[in-house]
Amino acid sequence: MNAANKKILIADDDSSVRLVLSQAFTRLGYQVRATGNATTLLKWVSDGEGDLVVTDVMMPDENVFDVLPRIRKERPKLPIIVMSAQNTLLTAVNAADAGAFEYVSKPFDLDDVTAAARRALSRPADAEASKAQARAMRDERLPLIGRSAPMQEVYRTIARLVGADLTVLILGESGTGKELVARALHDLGRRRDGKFVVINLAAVPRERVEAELFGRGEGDNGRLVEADGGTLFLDEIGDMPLDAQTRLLRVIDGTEPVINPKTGRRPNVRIIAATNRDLRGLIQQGLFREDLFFRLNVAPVRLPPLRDRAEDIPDLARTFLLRANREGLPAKTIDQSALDRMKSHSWPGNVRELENLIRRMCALYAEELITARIVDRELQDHAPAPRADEGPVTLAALVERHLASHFAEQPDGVPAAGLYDRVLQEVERPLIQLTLSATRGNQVRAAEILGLNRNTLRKKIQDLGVEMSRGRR
Ligand SMILES: Nc1ncnc2c1ncn2[C@@H]1O[C@H](COP(=O)(O)OP(=O)(O)OP(=O)(O)O)[C@@H](O)[C@H]1O
Repeated sequence: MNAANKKILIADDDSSVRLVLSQAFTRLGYQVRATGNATTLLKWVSDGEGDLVVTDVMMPDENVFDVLPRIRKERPKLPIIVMSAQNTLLTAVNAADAGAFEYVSKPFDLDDVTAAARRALSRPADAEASKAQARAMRDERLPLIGRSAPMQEVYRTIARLVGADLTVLILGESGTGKELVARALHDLGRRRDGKFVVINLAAVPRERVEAELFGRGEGDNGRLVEADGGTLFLDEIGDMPLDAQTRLLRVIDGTEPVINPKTGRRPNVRIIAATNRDLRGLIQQGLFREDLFFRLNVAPVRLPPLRDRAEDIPDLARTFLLRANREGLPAKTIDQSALDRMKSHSWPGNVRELENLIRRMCALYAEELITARIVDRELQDHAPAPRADEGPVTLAALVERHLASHFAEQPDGVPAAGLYDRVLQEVERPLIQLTLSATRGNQVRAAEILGLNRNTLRKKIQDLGVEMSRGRR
């Protein structure tokens, strides 16, 4: 190949990077032009200059991910190499989805960059091929699937939060990937070498939440201390009992000192919380502390329900088919009619429901090709009685899920004696509490609504230690 008539445009706000790259490319016989800002780069591109762009992500005037689509539009065949100091999957994803030719992490090996440039310049300018390559790269590396606009927004938010180490609140319906996002934030962030500790507050019996989080003493330090140096993921934070909320707030504020006995210091923990419940509604009912909400809601990430990103269904379905096959289920393909049928489903259990559907279809049907007929039959069969693992749709499903994990949590699979009363109390307490909140503490009215005798209600309030939310609204 004759390098001499090829020109490389370099954009990086770091002058030493510009210098190193310019020298390297010049030595290889290319012509070079370098700039420190995105505006100049865009101008050169629209003037028709250059055969390849090598650019940094962060520029003083613009983020390159906002610029790439414009370059693509004006010069769809111009290859682009994106370099980024944030060596993260998400940068790669963004680069891939913005149509970048290739991605190089910083600090880079000069040979890698020049090899990438050589490949980019020698390949026939075929946008489709480069897109397919970018897609393959992304699929291989990223835990989160979906290229729809709502998911792009999620990736941008995650990319902004990865370096920040802030408290994050992840909001989204059940099965939308909240735990996956929490893990990605941890794995890509500064604490990736620390622990990622999960506590699901819907699965821990209410009376055990505080002990679980803050320890029982005598060598049992609790999850907060366990997460020292890492991330504590508080899943289903909306289910946290009020006492534990108060304590968590005091710990976050530093008014309650917590010491990691191993270091003798306060544990340094990043909190990521998630919920599928409407926290503002819970605040209004007096079931969630507003001050805790503000402490957690520093950086919210909202995950879209699957029905709002139906265009991601084919990618997700294909990935789950491959995964099912890797797990030993028969290999299958899915036809367009089946995908169309799936796109029109409302997916109350979101991605988890889709994943389970695919697994069921792989396991139950002899046909190699999955068609709309099969999808239809499966969706209908499962519509009236949603499975417990497809999200909390009915109270029975929720209780079943909770109990199953309670049993599973026991070292020998057998809970302590007195289970029946404990479980009934757990149902009674929120039932009475919510009814009292709805009647603003009016016990006469609450007894009527519940269909209980007034004295019975009063006794239950005492026995269960129901917190009166009067005055809180
Ligand atoms: N964007 C996605 N790409 C790939 N898999 C996903 C995605 N979102 C969710 N999943 C898969 O769906 C399942 C549910 O995800 P996850 O447990 O993260 O959801 P969740 O929102 O935390 O659910 P819940 O509120 O019920 O705890 C997991 O198996 C996860 O791997």
